[in-house]
Amino acid sequence: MIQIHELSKSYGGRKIFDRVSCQMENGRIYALVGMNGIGKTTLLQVITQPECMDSGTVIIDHIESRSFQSKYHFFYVPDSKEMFLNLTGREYLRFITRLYRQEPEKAEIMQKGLLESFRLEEAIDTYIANYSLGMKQKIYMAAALLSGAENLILDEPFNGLDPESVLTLNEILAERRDDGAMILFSVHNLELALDFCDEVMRIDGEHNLSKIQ
Ligand SMILES: Nc1ncnc2c1ncn2[C@@H]1O[C@H](COP(=O)(O)OP(=O)(O)OP(=O)(O)O)[C@@H](O)[C@H]1O
Repeated sequence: MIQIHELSKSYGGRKIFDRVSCQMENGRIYALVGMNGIGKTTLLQVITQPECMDSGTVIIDHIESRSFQSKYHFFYVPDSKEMFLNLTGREYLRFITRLYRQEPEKAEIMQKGLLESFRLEEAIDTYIANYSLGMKQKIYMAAALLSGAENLILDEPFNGLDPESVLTLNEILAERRDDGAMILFSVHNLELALDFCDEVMRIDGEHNLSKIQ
């Protein structure tokens, strides 16, 4: 669960958010939509990186986001899909499961299933630097799921995925939702958002955040 209270953010005197509040519950998938440049990425950054906000409070599973302990309660896949390029897929996933203190045997079983679903088995011992955009998306999604974090915050997770992989990711995220996770993702394709998520949150021209579905 994520609660946002009175969040404000400006860049160089230009307001992106002015005292925005909202709450995102466990067991729900939220799509974040809005025009290019309106503030979707900024909102996800501010939720996950408290130093980015000007004022306000973000509470993650009842823990203030400025507290180190809150870091274990979410997994953030940012806009940039150029992370951990010097690790192989397998090394990266091992790193994440250890960082998030997941039980190794359980993680191994889950990893096997995810690699199969995402068709990443052959690439798993290759450096992430050599992955295509879609493969990078999938390895970061696999990491998000393996982390066991209850709040998944995903910036444009469907970018670069082929139609079959979009369906696979939809199914896997829906399973995590049904297991009790909160999933928040930004998306440009409103149709995709409406089809698959439980609630659509829109940032409008006045930079207000409202639920439209
Ligand atoms: N580091 C920064 N410094 C100054 N302005 C920034 C910075 N990052 C973002 N902005 C501005 O803040 C606004 C919101 O940007 P943001 O990337 O959050 O939009 P977005 O809704 O995610 O856009 P898109 O749909 O194109 O991905 C934009 O006008 C952008 O130019």
